[in-house]
Amino acid sequence: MRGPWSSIQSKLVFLIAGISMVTVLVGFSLVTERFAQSLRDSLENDSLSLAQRLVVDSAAYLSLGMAGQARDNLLDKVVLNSPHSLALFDEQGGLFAEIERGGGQIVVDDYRPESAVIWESDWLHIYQPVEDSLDQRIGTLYLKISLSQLSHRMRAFVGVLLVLLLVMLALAYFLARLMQRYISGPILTLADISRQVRDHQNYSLRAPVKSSDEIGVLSQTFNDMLETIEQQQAFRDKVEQSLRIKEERLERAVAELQYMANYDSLTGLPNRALCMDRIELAIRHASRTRTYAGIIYLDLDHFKDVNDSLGHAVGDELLKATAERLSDVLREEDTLARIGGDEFVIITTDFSSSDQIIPLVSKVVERFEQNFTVGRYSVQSTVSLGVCVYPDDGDSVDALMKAADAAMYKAKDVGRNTYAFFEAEMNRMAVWRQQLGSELQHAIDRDELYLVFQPKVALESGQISGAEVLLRWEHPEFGSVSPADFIPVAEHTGLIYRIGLWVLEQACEAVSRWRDVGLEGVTVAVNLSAAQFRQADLVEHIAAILARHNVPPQTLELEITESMLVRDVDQAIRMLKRIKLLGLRVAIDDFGTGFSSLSYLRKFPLDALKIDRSFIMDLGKNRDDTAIALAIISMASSLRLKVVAEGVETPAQWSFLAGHLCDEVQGFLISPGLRESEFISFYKSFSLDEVIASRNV
Ligand SMILES: Nc1nc2c(ncn2[C@@H]2O[C@H](COP(=O)(O)O[C@H]3[C@@H](O)[C@H](n4cnc5c(=O)[nH]c(N)nc54)O[C@@H]3COP(=O)(O)O)[C@@H](O)[C@H]2O)c(=O)[nH]1
Repeated sequence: MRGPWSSIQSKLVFLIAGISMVTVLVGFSLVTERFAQSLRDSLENDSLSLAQRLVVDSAAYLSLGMAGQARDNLLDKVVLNSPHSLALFDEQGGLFAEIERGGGQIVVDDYRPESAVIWESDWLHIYQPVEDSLDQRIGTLYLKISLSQLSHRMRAFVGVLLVLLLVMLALAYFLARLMQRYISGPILTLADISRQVRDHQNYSLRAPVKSSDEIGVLSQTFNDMLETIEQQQAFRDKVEQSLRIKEERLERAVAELQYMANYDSLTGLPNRALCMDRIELAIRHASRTRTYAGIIYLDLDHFKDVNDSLGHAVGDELLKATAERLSDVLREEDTLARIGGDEFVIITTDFSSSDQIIPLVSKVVERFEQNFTVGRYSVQSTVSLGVCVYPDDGDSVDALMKAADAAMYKAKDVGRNTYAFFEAEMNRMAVWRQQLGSELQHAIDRDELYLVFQPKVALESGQISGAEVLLRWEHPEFGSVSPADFIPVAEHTGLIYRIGLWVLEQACEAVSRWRDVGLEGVTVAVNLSAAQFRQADLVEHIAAILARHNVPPQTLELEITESMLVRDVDQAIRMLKRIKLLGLRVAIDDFGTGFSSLSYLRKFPLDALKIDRSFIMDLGKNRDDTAIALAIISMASSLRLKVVAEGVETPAQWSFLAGHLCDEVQGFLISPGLRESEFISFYKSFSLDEVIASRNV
């Protein structure tokens, strides 16, 4: 609350005016007092000297008793500029003569014998004894003077003084205002600016500096302070701004991380982690409501082929379209998650019996029978579904996921594009794969792996031209484990890199030993898995192995599949060029089962095509297989590639291939894979005619 005294301006005005008024009042009182005193003194002095003069003159009248003459000649002639009355008392105090001129009435009681000057509020009384020539008191002169004249003059004087006082006060006020403007003006400006700074936090304001006095110094200091605050504020703003940006970035990163931790970036569906949470919730819900929950594990059939042949971009689009198609089929309360490459999980709840899930899974299978349109491609992509039910098939997330996974494998086994419900037996296969994975880790160190060599025979010469290296695993407990079982597990666990290099090392070691026993020029073909083919330092590793065992590069052939080539054509060409630069040979294994076209094949630096066993099996019996085998031979010839038929088991197949200019054959007709020592003996004693003849028997 601002009162009249709250501003310096009013304080200054009141102070200056107040001081001026007090000073003037004191001064005026003193002057008035002084003036009154001087009037009184003057009156008293005049009256006394008059009285003294009259006393001398009146002695004769009193002595002679001439009262009338005393009044007329003496008293009546007295001149005094104040109204007065005069009297002469005789020796006994009797009134001898008197005259009244505005001085009031004189009575006998006024008599006093001695000399006296008496001041009353309205009167001045003067008594002077009258003496004769012998200094004997013969009477008393009495002067009674009215003070009205004096009062009148005093009032006039005070009136003038009051006017003067008012003028001086006005002057003082005016001066105060002037001084205030001069002194307090800059202070008020300073106060006003500081108020604006406080109210609006505007530190760019500055007070005007108009003088070098204390106020000027104060204004300058105030400005310096504002400057410092402004700089600090700017610095703080900058720091806050950068903090805000960092905070926002952090928040975004946290949100992104949270999203990434729970959602699949491609489809926007819950990922594996969130899927596990949702299954946990579904279990709790089903247990609380005594209902069934279904976990459906879904995998796209042949997705890898689509990815490999049409590229990752098409593969990604197919996955997104799959997510959309599945979402259309599901209820709002169901969960659809993508838990891996082409693997999805559906969590569905509130069933009163497990078979109520069948309509849903049938619908999903049906919906995937329609082709997808992805860009300019029409892609056929069916699904295999594994279904398990809580609480029948497991009571934990882990158990249910394993059960659904096992059921999905079953659906794949029975021909894909279908669904399978979990059966207890399925767990066995899942457990088996798990066991293989953990046992395989120690297989090399425990010396459980070894190689066999399956001979390849050149049809023209009838000689063994080389051998395909096949890996074998003899497990102390499981016995002989097929590479068809453990190679996928090795690929899945990443062990394939170590195992693959071990195979190459062993194969080259064998070739270098063969040289010593006279097997010159026999090539070895080693199977490469897709992961190995993508391994950046594969060529360096092979070069080191060849050098270590002093094996000529052209002795080593690498077998790769078509799908490895079409997955990323440019990368495949780069890798093949590096392999060829090293001097190795390259063959395409299982040729005819993939998606290669003649135009594709022309791009790759290859040496041989191996016709897949499935086309050889019914050669000469099945028209399609025969046509494909012949087409491959013809294509290989036009591309100047060597053609090898694998899985040749009968002399009829042999004769057919020999008659159609196939270059080499490989199969049980000649020999299965042989241990190294057996292979050396087989090679040394090999006679094509004898072998064919023995098979004909
Ligand atoms: N990446 C690697 N893969 C390897 C390696 N060793 C083997 N494999 C692959 O495992 C799959 C199964 O191999 P396997 O059980 O060894 O079977 C091979 C032959 O035994 C079999 N074969 C050969 N001739 C015949 C025949 O006349 N009839 C018949 N039924 N089977 C026969 O074929 C398999 C060789 O196939 P392929 O490689 O396609 O030429 C198999 O895919 C192997 O590639 C390895 O070290 N690394």
